[in-house]
Amino acid sequence: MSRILGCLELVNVSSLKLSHLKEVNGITQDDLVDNTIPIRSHHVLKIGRNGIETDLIIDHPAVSAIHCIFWCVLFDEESFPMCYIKDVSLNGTKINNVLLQRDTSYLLKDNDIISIECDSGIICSLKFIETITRKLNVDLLKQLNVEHSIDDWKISTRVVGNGTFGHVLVCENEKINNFTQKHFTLPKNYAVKIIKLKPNKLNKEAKILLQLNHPNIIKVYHTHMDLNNNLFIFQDLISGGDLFSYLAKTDCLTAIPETESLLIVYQILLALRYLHKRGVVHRDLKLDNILLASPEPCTRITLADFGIAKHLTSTKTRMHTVVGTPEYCAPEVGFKANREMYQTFSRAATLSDKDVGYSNKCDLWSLGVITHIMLTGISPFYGDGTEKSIIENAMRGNINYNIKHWEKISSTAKEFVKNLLQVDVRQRFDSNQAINHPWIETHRSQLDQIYQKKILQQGASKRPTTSLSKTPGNQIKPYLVQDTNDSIEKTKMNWKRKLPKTIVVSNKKHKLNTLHKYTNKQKI
Ligand SMILES: Nc1ncnc2c1ncn2[C@@H]1O[C@H](COP(=O)(O)OP(=O)(O)OP(=O)(O)O)[C@@H](O)[C@H]1O
Repeated sequence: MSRILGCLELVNVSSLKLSHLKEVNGITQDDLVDNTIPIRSHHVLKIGRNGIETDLIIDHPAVSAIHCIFWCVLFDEESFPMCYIKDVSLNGTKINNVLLQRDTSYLLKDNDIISIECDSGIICSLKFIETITRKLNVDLLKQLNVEHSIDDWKISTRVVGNGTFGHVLVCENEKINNFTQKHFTLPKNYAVKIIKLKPNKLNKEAKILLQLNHPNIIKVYHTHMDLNNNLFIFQDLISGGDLFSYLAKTDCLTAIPETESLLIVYQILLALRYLHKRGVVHRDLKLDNILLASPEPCTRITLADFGIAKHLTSTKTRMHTVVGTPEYCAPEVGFKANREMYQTFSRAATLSDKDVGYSNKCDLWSLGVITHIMLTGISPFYGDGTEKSIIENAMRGNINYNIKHWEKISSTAKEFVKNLLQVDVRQRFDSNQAINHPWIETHRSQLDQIYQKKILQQGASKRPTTSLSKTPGNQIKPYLVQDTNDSIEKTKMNWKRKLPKTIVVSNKKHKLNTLHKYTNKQKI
């Protein structure tokens, strides 16, 4: 059952414009009577002109088919509900009178005002309201004995997520915000992972992450160790939640379409190929450590949590430490371990036979498990859920591809999974072989196109220009993000609209005077 995690309150909407708001997809008339629109867990709320795809229709020509979207991520009950907005429109959306960068997620704060405007004024304006207010986690910062401010970073009390080793909190960096004023008109939020290290313990996670630079790997900006052995890893805030939450829309995991799975697998493989080439093995690949830019298909994914990653000094180096999460863990990682230790399998049992060990192919096994879950909704070796049964099932490696969950899946996808879930490591694909498998290879050009044009552009895309805006002497220019400090002022001045080409305004029997104004201006 979805929960209401945030609310949008309609403000400053004249009765005439209010009549343009229609109820669909779970938004009841009561919500509108109250002037509030709920943002629910596991649901992307869409606002726009398109009556089929949007939850809230604003029937106005200056509004894009889908204008902006909202969603909320809640990691667990101790975490803060993180509500985001993303503008995907031609004409833009403003937050507190500042234009949002297109295709970039913005973390909403209580009382933020979201507005969609046109030349003649506000079309619709909404106030964001936090419905779940957590007791500020000042206690957490006190418990950790952590400062609120480290170098240029300001750590907030909003907890994004909690792991076995660390807490992840929202933070800001004024210096980066000023420096990147060219590209961001609103302050950008970051995340900081705070890990309490044992005295004299090396900060391996930070050391590995600082060397990496890949679009599908979490970007780390700065690390810091304080006098209390707290390690701070300042990184990008990834706004779409993790893949586990994305698949767990109900009480159980649900499969996603094969094409969507393929795009996610492709991105993970690009990251793995990059890591393995540099001698880095992740060793804890699982749904929880794969983060999404937004909870939608065709989004950028990011590998996170390098807490037990290993940097190998040579390609022949093998690892001997039993680490990882049983459900995703390759059989060779633990089978030589002392049985007793293996029962309490988790992070730090050491293999007895130093000559055997395992290689970076353990990541490919984990990817096999992840792919299996995405395609079927089933975790392949789960059994009765006990560690014993998971380990025994993985050791046998038996997967029944004849069950109904595989019926609609292509044979190449099945082959791909089979090649990753090979108990015999020598038979298992490495990252290069996996990326060259026909499941990926036959779609490679489309995947690359989507990757280049859509995935990598997220957060960097400009509003598209139309032929109209290119006409010499035409006064209507596309909006461009301003590059000076007085961007807010200039933003106001450059607030220009373009009608989407598909709309034929003259055929619509709009009564609004403002619309006639558009029709005159926009002869498309
Ligand atoms: N940069 C980030 N942006 C957004 N959310 C994040 C980020 N880093 C971590 N999270 C969230 O916080 C959770 C915990 O973080 P992380 O996995 O790094 O901690 P951990 O202690 O290493 O966890 P684990 O128990 O899996 O080892 C993640 O599952 C994810 O949902």
